[in-house]
Amino acid sequence: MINSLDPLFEIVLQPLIIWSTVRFILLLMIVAFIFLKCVHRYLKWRKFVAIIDSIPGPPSLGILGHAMLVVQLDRQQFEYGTYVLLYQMLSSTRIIYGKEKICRFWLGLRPLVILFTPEAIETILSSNTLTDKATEYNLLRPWLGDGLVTSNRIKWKLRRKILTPAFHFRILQDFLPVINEHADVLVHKLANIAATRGEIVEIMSVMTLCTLDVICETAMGIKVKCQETESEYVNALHQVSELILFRLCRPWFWLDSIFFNTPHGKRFKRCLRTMKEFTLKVIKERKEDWLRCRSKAEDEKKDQQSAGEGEILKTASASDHFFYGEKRRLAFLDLLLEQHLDNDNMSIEDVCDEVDTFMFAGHDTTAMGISWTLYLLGLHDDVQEKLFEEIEQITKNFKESQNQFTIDDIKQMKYLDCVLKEVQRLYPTAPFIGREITHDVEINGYLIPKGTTCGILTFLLHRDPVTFPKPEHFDPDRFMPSNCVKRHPFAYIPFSAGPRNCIGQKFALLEQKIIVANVIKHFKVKAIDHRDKLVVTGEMVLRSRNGLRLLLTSRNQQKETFVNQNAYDFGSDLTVSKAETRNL
Ligand code: HEM
Repeated sequence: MINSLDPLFEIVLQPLIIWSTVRFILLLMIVAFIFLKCVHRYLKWRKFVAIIDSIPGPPSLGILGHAMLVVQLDRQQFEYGTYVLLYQMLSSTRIIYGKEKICRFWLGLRPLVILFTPEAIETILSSNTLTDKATEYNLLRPWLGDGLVTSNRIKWKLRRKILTPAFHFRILQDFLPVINEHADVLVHKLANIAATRGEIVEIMSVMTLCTLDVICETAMGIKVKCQETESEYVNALHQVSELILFRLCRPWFWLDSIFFNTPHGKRFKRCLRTMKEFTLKVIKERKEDWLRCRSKAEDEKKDQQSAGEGEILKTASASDHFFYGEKRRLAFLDLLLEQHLDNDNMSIEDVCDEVDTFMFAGHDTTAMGISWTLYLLGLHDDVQEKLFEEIEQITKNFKESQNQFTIDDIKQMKYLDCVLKEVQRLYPTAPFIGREITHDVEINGYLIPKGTTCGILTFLLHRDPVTFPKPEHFDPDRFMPSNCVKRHPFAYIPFSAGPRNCIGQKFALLEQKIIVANVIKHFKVKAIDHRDKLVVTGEMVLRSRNGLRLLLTSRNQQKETFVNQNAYDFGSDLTVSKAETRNL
C-alpha cells in the first residue's frame, strides 16, 4: 500500500509540503520585517519625542499633545472663541520661556517650536534650504491651492521668478492714480458715514472693502466697486479664516474626510464656493478682454504687414495696447494669463490659485495695516498732528490742477514712513510665520529635528525689550534712520525676511501711505476704545475681534463740500460689514 503511495508522495505531496513550508517561512519573514520596521519606527519616534521634549515647554498628554487644552478652553465658552484664548497664551510665551528664548508645544503628533529672538529667527529665515511652508499651511490648500503663499520648492521658485516683475517699481508707480481714486471714494464714504451715523466708524470693515477695490483694479485689472455695493466675498473670507483657525487647533479635524462632513466643514465649503465664484468672475472678465485685445493686435499686425515693412515696428505698441495701454498698466493677472495662454507655463487652475492667493494676501493685509495705523493715530494726538503737518506741507505745494499724491509726494512722507513701521511693530499684520524644518538645525543650543513646525511670532519678536525699550509704548521715532543703525537685521520683520519675504511689500507701503494720507488730510480721528479693551487675535492677519472704532471729525467743515455731495452712490445701507463673531 505504502509502496503504491510513494510516487504520489514524490510527485504531488512533497512539492506541496515544500511550498507550504516556503510560504510559511516567507510569511514569517514578512511579519518579522513589519515588526522590526514598527520597532524601528517606534524607537525613532521615541528618540524624536525625547529630542522635542528636551526643548522647554508645558507638559503634554501623549498622543493628544496639547489638544486637550483646546477641549478645556472650549468649556470656557469664551465670547470671542477658543482660538483667541490660545493666541493670547502663545503671545505670553516670553513671560515663561523668555530666559530659554524658545518654547515647544505639541499639536497632536506635530511638534511646534516657537521662536521670538532675532538670532534664532535669522537661522531659519536666512536659510536657502528651509523655505518650505509649515505642514499646517495645508489647511489653506482647499482655498489657495498651490499659490505662491502655499507652494514649495521648484514650483514656488518658478512662480516667484515669473511673478516678481509684476511688482517692479515702475509698474507700481502706474497704480498711483487707481489707489488715489479709491482713497477718494473712501474719504467720501467716511464723510457719508460720519454725516449719517453719528461719526463713529468701525474702521476694519470699511478699509477691507477699499483695499479689495484697490487689489482688484491694480493687480487684476477689474473694477468691482466693493466700496459702493455689498461684498459677499469679504463676508465669506472672514468665515473661512475663522474656520481655518478652528480646524488648526483641533488635530482631529485635520482629515478632510472628517472635517468636510461636519457642519463647520459644510459651511467652509459654502463660503469657499462664494469666494471662488468671485475670483472666477474676475479671471473670466479679464481673460475675455485679453483675448479680444490679442485678436485685435493680430489683425493690426496683419494689416501693417501688408502695408509694408516700415510699419511693422508699430505692431509692438498695438499688441501692447492692452498690457500697457494708454495708462501704461500691466495687471498682475495679465502676466498670469500670458503664461497660461501664450507660454503654456500655467494651467487655468494655477491661474485661479494665484488669483485667490493675491486677492487675499493683497487686501486683508493692507486693510489691517491701515486700520491699526488710524486706530493708533486716534490714541496719540501728538503723532497725528505731526503727521497732519507733514501732509499739509506736501499738499501746500500741489500744483493748481493736482488733486492726487504723486510718487515724489510719497517720497517726502518720511514721518508717515516711521508711523507705518511703528504700527507694524506693535500690531504686525502677519503675526505668525511658519516653516517646515526639512533638516535638523540647532537653535539656542537645542536640536530642532526634521519634521518639526517652526513658528516665528513677530508679535513677540517686535516686543523684545532689549531691541525696543518700553515695547508697549507707541513711538514712531524708533524708526528714524539714526535710531535703526545698530538694530539686528532680523529684529524687525513685518514682511518676513530672506528668500520667502513678502513679494508685495512695496505695493503695500505705497497703498498704505496714500490711503492714510488721504484720511488724515480730511479727518481728525479719535479712537473710542483703549488698547486694553481690544480682543486682539492673530488670525490669518492680526485683528481686533471686537473691532476698531473711530470717531471722525472733518478737519475743515467749511471747505469740505463732499459730506452731503453724494458724488458716489453707496446704496441705502451703509452697513458695510457683517463681520460675524461666531464663537468657534
Ligand atoms: C501690510 C501689508 C503686508 C504685510 C505686513 C505682509 C506680510 C507678509 C509676510 C510676513 C509674508 C511671509 C509669510 C510667510 O512666510 O508665511 C508675506 C508673504 C507674501 N505676501 Fe505679503 N504682506 C503684506 C501685503 C502684501 C500685498 C499687498 C501683497 C500682494 C499684492 C502680498 C503678497 C504676498 C505673497 C504672494 C506672499 C508669499 C511670498 C512667497 O512665499 O514667496 N502681501 N507677506
